[in-house]
Amino acid sequence: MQLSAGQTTRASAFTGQRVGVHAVARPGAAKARRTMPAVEAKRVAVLGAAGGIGQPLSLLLKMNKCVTELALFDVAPLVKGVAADLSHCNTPVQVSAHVGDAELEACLKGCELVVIPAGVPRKPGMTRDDLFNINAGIVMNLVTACAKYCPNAILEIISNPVNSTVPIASEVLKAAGCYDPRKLLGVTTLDVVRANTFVAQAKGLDLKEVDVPVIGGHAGITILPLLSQTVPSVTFSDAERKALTSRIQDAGTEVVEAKAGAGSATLSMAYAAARMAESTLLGMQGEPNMFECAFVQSDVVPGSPFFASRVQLGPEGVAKVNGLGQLNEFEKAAMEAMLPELKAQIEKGIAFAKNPPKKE
Ligand SMILES: NC(=O)c1ccc[n+]([C@@H]2O[C@H](COP(=O)([O-])OP(=O)(O)OC[C@H]3O[C@@H](n4cnc5c(N)ncnc54)[C@H](O)[C@@H]3O)[C@@H](O)[C@H]2O)c1
Ligand SMILES: O=C(O)C[C@H](O)C(=O)O
Repeated sequence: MQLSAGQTTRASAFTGQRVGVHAVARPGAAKARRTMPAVEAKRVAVLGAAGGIGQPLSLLLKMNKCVTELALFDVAPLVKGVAADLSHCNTPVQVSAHVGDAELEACLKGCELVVIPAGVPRKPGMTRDDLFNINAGIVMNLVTACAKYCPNAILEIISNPVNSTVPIASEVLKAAGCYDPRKLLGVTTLDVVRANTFVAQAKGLDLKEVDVPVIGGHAGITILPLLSQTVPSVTFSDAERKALTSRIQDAGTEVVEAKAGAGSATLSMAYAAARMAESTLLGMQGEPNMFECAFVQSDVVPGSPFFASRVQLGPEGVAKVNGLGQLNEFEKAAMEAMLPELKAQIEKGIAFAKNPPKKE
């Protein structure tokens, strides 16, 4: 693969997929990776662990060498069975199960990373925003518990609508006095995973070598793949660019329709979240070249307090939010078109958190 100046790369420990590109050139990087720092104790929680994403994600985390303890939480008692099942895998990660709000403290105490896929998924005909009424309250409740029991943990939010649930989480953490923008990330890795797959297929490239940054948010036109910045460098006709962009934006709906009422993407999402968690954990361990796209507090785009772009992951979470680089005319127009929608979804989340509906 051709890397331009200033780029390096590393392969995921369990998938072989290239992660963490566009890093600063680092002579001897490959050697440094083979002598990575010894694994530190890392307790990771999955909230919503009995669900379609939660189960395969928990399996992938049980296989992750950066994890020492895996705390599984759900409102569904099935989580006990999931933990019992996983505990038979002969990897060293210690698994525990926690059911219902009364066990949130036991789950979250000591956690350094909390991944949240709790909530309802879409059915055909729904938008992600249609999930707001149920999932906003679920995320608010869980993040309130994180603020109380693991205020220094990094939180990675999968629950939709991500464009609103991440702002909700930020307001909850602010109200609790423990908001650190470096430690709150909306997981948009699936958009990158899809973009990489579709571009590799369309262009006959090696899947492991392709990296397409995806910016904006995680819903419809707010998902914007920067095809012009694809690594390795490739050219697209106008028709190819339009078709690929639409397919990446609508890929979630493609899965929702194929599952015909039985849920949305779970396996590819678990894969994407496991990649995000691995990059985060390696960044926490001091691995310097960990880069992922994520929906984070950002001043990259004026007027949008949260925005997905490539971030560098470090010991405290987000070490640096990268700029967008050079956009072509198609991408500039798509950016302009998405912004009103993205800002409205962010504001909706903030308004909900500032004035939540009264509990009956
Ligand atoms: N960010 C992304 O790219 C992305 C991708 C796919 C799905 N999603 C979203 O992830 C969420 C979960 O999807 P899924 O397919 O796993 O759904 P699912 O229904 O299969 O699983 C959700 C789990 O959450 C649990 N749950 C519900 N309320 C809870 C609470 N208060 N505390 C803890 N657990 C709770 C349920 O019991 C269930 O086990 C959905 O909102 C979906 O839209 C996001
Ligand atoms: O499409 C959905 O509702 C789930 C998720 O956001 C996805 O992109 O697959």
